Amino acid sequence: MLKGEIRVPGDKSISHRSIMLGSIAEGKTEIKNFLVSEDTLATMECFRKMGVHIDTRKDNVVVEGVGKSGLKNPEKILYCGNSGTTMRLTSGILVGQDFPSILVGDSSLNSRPMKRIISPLRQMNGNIKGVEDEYPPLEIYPSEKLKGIHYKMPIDSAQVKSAILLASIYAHGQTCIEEKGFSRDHTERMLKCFGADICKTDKLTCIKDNAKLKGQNLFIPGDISSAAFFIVGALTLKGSDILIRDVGINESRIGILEALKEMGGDIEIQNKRIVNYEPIGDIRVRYSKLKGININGSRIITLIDEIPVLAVAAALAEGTTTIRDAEELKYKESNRLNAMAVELNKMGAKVEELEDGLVIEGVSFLKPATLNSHNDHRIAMALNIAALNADGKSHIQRGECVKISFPGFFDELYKLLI
Ligand SMILES: O=C(O)C1=C[C@@H](OP(=O)(O)O)[C@@H](O)[C@H](O)C1
Ligand SMILES: C=C(OP(=O)(O)O)C(=O)O
Repeated sequence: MLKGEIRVPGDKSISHRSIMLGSIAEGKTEIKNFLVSEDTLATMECFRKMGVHIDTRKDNVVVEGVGKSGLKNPEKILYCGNSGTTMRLTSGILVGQDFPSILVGDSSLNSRPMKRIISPLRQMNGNIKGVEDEYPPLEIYPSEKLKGIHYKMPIDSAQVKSAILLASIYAHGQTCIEEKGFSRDHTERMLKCFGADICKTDKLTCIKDNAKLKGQNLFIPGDISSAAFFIVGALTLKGSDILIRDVGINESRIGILEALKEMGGDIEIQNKRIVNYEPIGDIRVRYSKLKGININGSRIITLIDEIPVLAVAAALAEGTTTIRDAEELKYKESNRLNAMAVELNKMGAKVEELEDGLVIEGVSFLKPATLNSHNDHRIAMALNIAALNADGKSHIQRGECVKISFPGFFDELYKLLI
């Protein structure tokens, strides 16, 4: 069972954005509880290569902002590692620069789709190319002045929305983005915090051109996507009772809590407050008997990264859980629909893979197995929670990839395990 109190490291999405906005703001940005992980360090290195001085002491980071025209030609290729957020969001900033740049990723990132940012950035006059107009490396060249656009998002994606918002800082004229769903809005909140004139009404976000950004003191809330592994662990392991302190509970991210509550999960949010326009709270979770539910439509984007661990909860729930409209999971660090179906079935679960989701029939127990993380951090952590629920020792191959988003995952898990 899991018992006790922990904190999870800072939110990955917000940590990336704090380096990006801190770099192009005027003056110093001091960041507390920054997520030190491979993905966020990739963002930090990219901005260091563009001449930004960034000082780190554990999870305290100080960024000496160079102002929006102060970035320098990196001369070398910008390496984004495994991080889609680094590549897509940084491209939004790079299309506004007067120097050329090339962004490349690891083998996983180099096979992820980029047309989704190339198209809108080109509409803004950005000079950006990819292999077959789709894959990295991305080449970005100086262009004539960027222009603001009104963009109707064809898919729900915070990375695409954020790339456009960051480019808008360099554009002439207002930019408006119309979304179908409610993708995470950390870029909007942080832009507001740094002084941009940005407003949101329901599904429409508009930002005035020529945003002037001023360095800030930031506290990064704990990452709800990291907390989700312990939440599902506590719900499924008999006798568990845990408290996770200082977690980000932004409305666009709490789909996982709502889904697990609907499944019968005993989850309580305490001590709610707002820091830097971001809501934070403590999450209390107790072991619960779960039942299957249907999840689809606009709910998917609010729990997009939590679907692997949600599949673990569903595999142990009573009845059937059907997840649809989640095709985007095929284009993450691995094909997450396929990875979870294949790996959970090795443990005796009953998971059917669909084109856009999973059908999971709950079983009363999972059996130990040799499992593969598919070199995907979310799959590795989800399978660890599944393995704790099995009677016997499982082996998870390539489990070290947790360092992409949560290097201390095993330490925190052992703190809670009794
Ligand atoms: O904007 C972000 O920080 C993120 C947005 C999501 O991706 P999409 O925009 O592709 O949905 C999410 O899966 C990713 O982990 C982080
Ligand atoms: C999809 C993820 O990140 P990214 O797109 O930044 O690689 C993730 O962390 O689950």
